[in-house]
Amino acid sequence: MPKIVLLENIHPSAVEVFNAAGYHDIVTHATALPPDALRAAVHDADVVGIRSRSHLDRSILDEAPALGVVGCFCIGTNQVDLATAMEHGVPVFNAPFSNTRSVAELVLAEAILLLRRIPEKNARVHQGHWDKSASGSFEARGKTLGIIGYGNIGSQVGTLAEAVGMRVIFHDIEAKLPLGNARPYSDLASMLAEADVVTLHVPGGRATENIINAQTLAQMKRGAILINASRGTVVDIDALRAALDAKQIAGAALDVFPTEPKGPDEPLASPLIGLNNVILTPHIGGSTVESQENIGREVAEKLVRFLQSGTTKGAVNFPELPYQAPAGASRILHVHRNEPGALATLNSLFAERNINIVSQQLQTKGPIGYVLTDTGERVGEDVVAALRRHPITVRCELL
Ligand SMILES: NC(=O)c1ccc[n+]([C@@H]2O[C@H](COP(=O)([O-])OP(=O)(O)OC[C@H]3O[C@@H](n4cnc5c(N)ncnc54)[C@H](O)[C@@H]3O)[C@@H](O)[C@H]2O)c1
Ligand SMILES: O=C(O)[C@H](O)COP(=O)(O)O
Repeated sequence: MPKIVLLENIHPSAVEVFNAAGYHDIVTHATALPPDALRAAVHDADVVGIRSRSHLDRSILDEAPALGVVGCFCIGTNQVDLATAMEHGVPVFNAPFSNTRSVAELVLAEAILLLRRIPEKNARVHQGHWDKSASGSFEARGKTLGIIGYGNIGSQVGTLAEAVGMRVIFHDIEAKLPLGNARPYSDLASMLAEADVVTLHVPGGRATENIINAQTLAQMKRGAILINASRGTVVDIDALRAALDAKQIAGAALDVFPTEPKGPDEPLASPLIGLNNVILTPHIGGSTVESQENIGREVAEKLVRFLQSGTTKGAVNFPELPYQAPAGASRILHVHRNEPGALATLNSLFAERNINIVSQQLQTKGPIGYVLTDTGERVGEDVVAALRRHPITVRCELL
């Protein structure tokens, strides 16, 4: 029975899915763990479930010999060293769209609140003022929303924004089907120059670091609004503070930060603290009851499917093999180095032991190949042990 370790308060729907599939050796943690405690928690786990705050880097993955699969119970997977996980034969799954709608609704709400200067007005009323001025307050209708990253969330934000009468333009590094009346801009600067509200929906990582910086902030319309609910690394916060001080940017909403507090009692350190035209939220774009319950179920189902059948459909770092019902007496999962002759080597190992193959699927990706083999006869652990010893083998499991 695999040992399953779930961190970061993953919704109980995940445990329900595991239990229903017969898996009961489950350890849950209500929070993310500091690096040493995380290392210890992951060390003897077969399955690990995390959200965005647990960093599974090389040093942790290298010390987790039993680890067979990782589930990110969120969209982002940049917190996992995906290349190292692949080298170790560990597929990583996520929930690519279970919290998409939650983020999109929050972003549209923030766009409207900032266009109306609600954060400032709210603060003023709390401070004893009753300022009914309409100055600087605008309807969303007829304003232009500029979306950077028109993937699942970006396109959903665009659809919602059109429903309240906004004009939608977007910039993406890939060609995307525009939904509704949205218009693509291949040139980011041209898009920034036209948008009243700019919202970011790109992945994290080096390629998107500081997309919003002093130069791109200067390319935005004077008095525009900036929203970031993607990853903290995509906005240069010092440059944003300077643009807010200079009134180049009229307001901002940030849900993610370059460095986020490690726990609920640690305050956010940011030059944006205290500005009443800036909405700061604690990375809760995807935190709704609906999305967390859906994510718990969706990712746990993917992990159970992998444990029971070896299918890697939807894995973000691994050769993808679709589900196929077992066709023989045993199923062997074999991850090997992607070298010429690897499949022939594997099959000759079966032939030497007089094991008949009734079905086989192979897929490769970068440095590894992944084969699911269904055999006519029941295969013993001795065969798996022999396969594990072979130099082409990265990982081998018997189902
Ligand atoms: N705040 C939250 O709680 C929360 C919740 C969910 C997702 N997210 C984050 O939102 C982001 C987007 O999620 P998604 O599901 O829409 O992802 P997605 O993969 O569907 O879309 C990302 C889009 O960004 C585009 N892109 C990549 N690099 C780009 C660049 N340099 N310039 C322009 N476009 C670029 C891609 O082509 C793709 O279309 C991710 O970083 C995810 O981690 C945050
Ligand atoms: O990648 C995501 O889905 C978001 O960043 C949400 O992450 P969380 O589940 O850790 O809040």
